[in-house]
Amino acid sequence: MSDLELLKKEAALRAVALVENGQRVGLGTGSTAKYAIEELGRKLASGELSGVVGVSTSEASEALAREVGIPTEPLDPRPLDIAIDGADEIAPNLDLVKGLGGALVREKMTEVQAGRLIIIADHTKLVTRLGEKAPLPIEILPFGFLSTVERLREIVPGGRLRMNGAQNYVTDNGNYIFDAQLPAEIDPAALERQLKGTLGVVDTGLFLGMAERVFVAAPGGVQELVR
Ligand SMILES: O=C[C@H](O)[C@H](O)[C@H](O)COP(=O)(O)O
Repeated sequence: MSDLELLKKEAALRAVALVENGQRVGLGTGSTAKYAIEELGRKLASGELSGVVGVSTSEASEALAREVGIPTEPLDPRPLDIAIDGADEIAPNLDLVKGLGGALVREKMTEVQAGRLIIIADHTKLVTRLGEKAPLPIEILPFGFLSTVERLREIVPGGRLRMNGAQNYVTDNGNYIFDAQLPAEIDPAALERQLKGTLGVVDTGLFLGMAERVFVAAPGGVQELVR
């Protein structure tokens, strides 16, 4: 395992240390969240934790949770105590871009119900403004998707439909993703309102005002950022 992977794992361990017995936990998606799911499974198997139930944010996380022995339930209206997930960009105020792994809608639906959203990521995800390094994933309905893309291009001129080889990339929800290149000057909250008001858009990878803290895997060790 590379040094950075070891640090990502350490960041995940710090996040899982916040989980308490009997809690309902949102299980994130991606290469960093994977370490958190494995650690949660390990703690349940060893008896360090008990009574924890997971709510998965993707089919991949659900499969991993089952593999490591975490009991899971589908999302329902009850609140979650905590959710642990990765991110693609983290702004200084802990606003996030998520969804490069395609799980943005289930992640947002799950994490908005969590009392605490804990993010784990390596230091390359820190940015001074959202859109600086990564595109903004926007999940759109397959029906009339070219019309939706045209509407989106009027709002964010740069970007393209995500592909999986020669086919359109398909999310766990059966939808497509438009990866938008954000201009330098954006008001994230205004953009979110505008994008979500666009016909054919399901949701965006903007997670604004949601993260409580971030454990950042950096060469000098894991740093903790708090909103
Ligand atoms: O859709 C995917 C999620 O938002 C991931 O949490 C995000 O892409 C970060 O993934 P990773 O930890 O693999 O960089």
